[in-house]
Order: sequence, then structure tokens, then C-alpha cells
Amino acid sequence: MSAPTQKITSQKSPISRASATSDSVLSVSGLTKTFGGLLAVNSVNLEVPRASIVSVIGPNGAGKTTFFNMITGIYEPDAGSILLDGVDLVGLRPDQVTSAGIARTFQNIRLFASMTAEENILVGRHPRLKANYVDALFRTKRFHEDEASAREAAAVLLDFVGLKRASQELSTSLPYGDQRRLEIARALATNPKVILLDEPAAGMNPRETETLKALIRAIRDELGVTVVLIEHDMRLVMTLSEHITVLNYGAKLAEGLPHEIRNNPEVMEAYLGRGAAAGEYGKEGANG
Ligand SMILES: Nc1ncnc2c1ncn2[C@@H]1O[C@H](COP(=O)(O)OP(=O)(O)OP(=O)(O)O)[C@@H](O)[C@H]1O
Repeated sequence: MSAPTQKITSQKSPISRASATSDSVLSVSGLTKTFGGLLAVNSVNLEVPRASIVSVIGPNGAGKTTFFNMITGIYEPDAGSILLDGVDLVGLRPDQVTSAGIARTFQNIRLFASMTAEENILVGRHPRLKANYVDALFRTKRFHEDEASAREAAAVLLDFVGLKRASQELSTSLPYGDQRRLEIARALATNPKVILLDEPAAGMNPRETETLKALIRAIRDELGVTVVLIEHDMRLVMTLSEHITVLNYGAKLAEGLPHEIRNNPEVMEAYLGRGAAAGEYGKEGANG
């Protein structure tokens, strides 16, 4: 991953009150969600160390996306707390969660089809703009300053994810792997403390997955942004993650270092027991 040509605002700089006392940037406790009679997520705890790369894995239907949906305000939990640098996010709307410092990408690509790569990033940056509607209407100095800095930031981010050349191309005309990286750039445009990536390697070929791996490392190493990953590609998970949490039937089945999870008989059973070994756990590099 090429270093960004210009310094992107790092999350290391703004020191929050809680960051001085805790090394967890995100602290989830007792998170629970039921749909009708189905306990989709059952009292799950997760501590995410600042500037780490951690993964949440588990067989299909284990509750991973529901877990992300609660953290990002899409679903309100039935119980539990979600602390981002000590601030509880439960009850916030998704846009408020974004403003608080959590960005995400989705399992299915959700780019604005009629917009260029640059425009998609400008939309992502919107929560951080200072100008209001009046500024926009009267084209005030603040509006022009905002627009210039937003375009500059978009250019830096496009370069960072390796899409500088594609700035003016329609997002949907880009190859699949590029679209996935554009989504990540758009999420980064919100200047998050934590980025949640929901199956970013899904559908990627091995070369695209290698590029993605380098990008995820760069997000942590160069931007200081903490990464939480849901992923079925076990090779990616095992090589990138510092810590892995395994969900099964909505509950935490295991957690630990990659080699501990790889050799955990209960984890193997959870995957093999559902006949998912080939797709998810048994085969390195499988995309699930
Ligand atoms: N909006 C919803 N209404 C009802 N049930 C839901 C809803 N969202 C998820 N579920 C159910 O909750 C359970 C957990 O689903 P979830 O999508 O969180 O699993 P997952 O681990 O992300 O699976 P996958 O790996 O297939 O994406 C599943 O049984 C699913 O059918």
C-alpha cells in the first residue's frame, strides 16, 4: 500500500478523556437482540483495543451482522452497552454513531451508482463539514473553504486506497475490487476512530484480497484507525487479526489469538457441524 501523499488526520491526535484511562476504544457489554422468538445475539461482550485489528467470525446466521447493526445504530439492542471512548452509543441514530466515530461498510456494496468515485467520497465526508444550508445557498467563504478541503481530502483518500486514477469514473463502472475499496474510502471519509468491515473480501479474487489485506493494515498502521472485521475468508482473518471472537447461535463460543482459534475443537465443530467446513473454515482462502 502506497503511503498517502498527504497526511490524513489521524485518530491518534485528538485525545479524548477516556482514551487516557482505557486502552479499549470500543467496549461492548451484554449486547442482546431478539427477533420474535429468535435470540440473534445473546449477551455478547467485546473489548477492542485501540489501533488493533480484530475479527468477529462464525458460521452463517451466527449473529455477526446483527452485532454490527446494533453497534452502528441500525438496530436498537434489547440489552447491553456500547461504549466508544467511554460514551454510550445505545439509542443513537446511525448518523449520530457515524459522527461519534464509527464507520462501516456493508456485506453488499452500497455505492451511489450515478456518482463518480470522488462524489461518493464527498457524500461520506458530509457529516464532517462545517458549512450549513445558508452557507451553501449564499456560497459563503466557509462554503468554499469546506468544498475545497473536502475535495482535497477525497483526493488523498482515493490515493490512499489506490484509486487516484479513478476519481472521475462512475463508481459502478469500476471493477469489483475497486468498488469495495471505494466503499472503504467513503467510510474513512467520516474520519472514524473505528471502522467496521462486513465481509470486505466477499467475492474478491486472490489478487484483490491481497490488495485488500495491505489496505486494512495501512488503515491501522498509517491512519491509526481501529479495524473490526467480519470475514469468512479464514486466511485473511488468521493473517490480519490480533484477536478473534467467535460467535455461534448468537453467543460467544470462543475468543483468543489466531492460533488458539484455529486449533479450538469447539470452533471447528461449530463450522464442521453445519457442513460449512469447505466454504468457511476448512479451506484457506475460501470466501464463504
Ligand atoms: N431483521 C431481522 N428479522 C428477523 N430475523 C433476523 C433479522 N436479521 C437477522 N435475523 C436472524 O438473526 C440471525 C443472525 O443473523 P445475522 O445476519 O446477524 O448472522 P450472520 O452471522 O451475520 O450471518 P452471515 O454470515 O450469513 O451473514 C439469523 O438467524 C437471521 O435469520
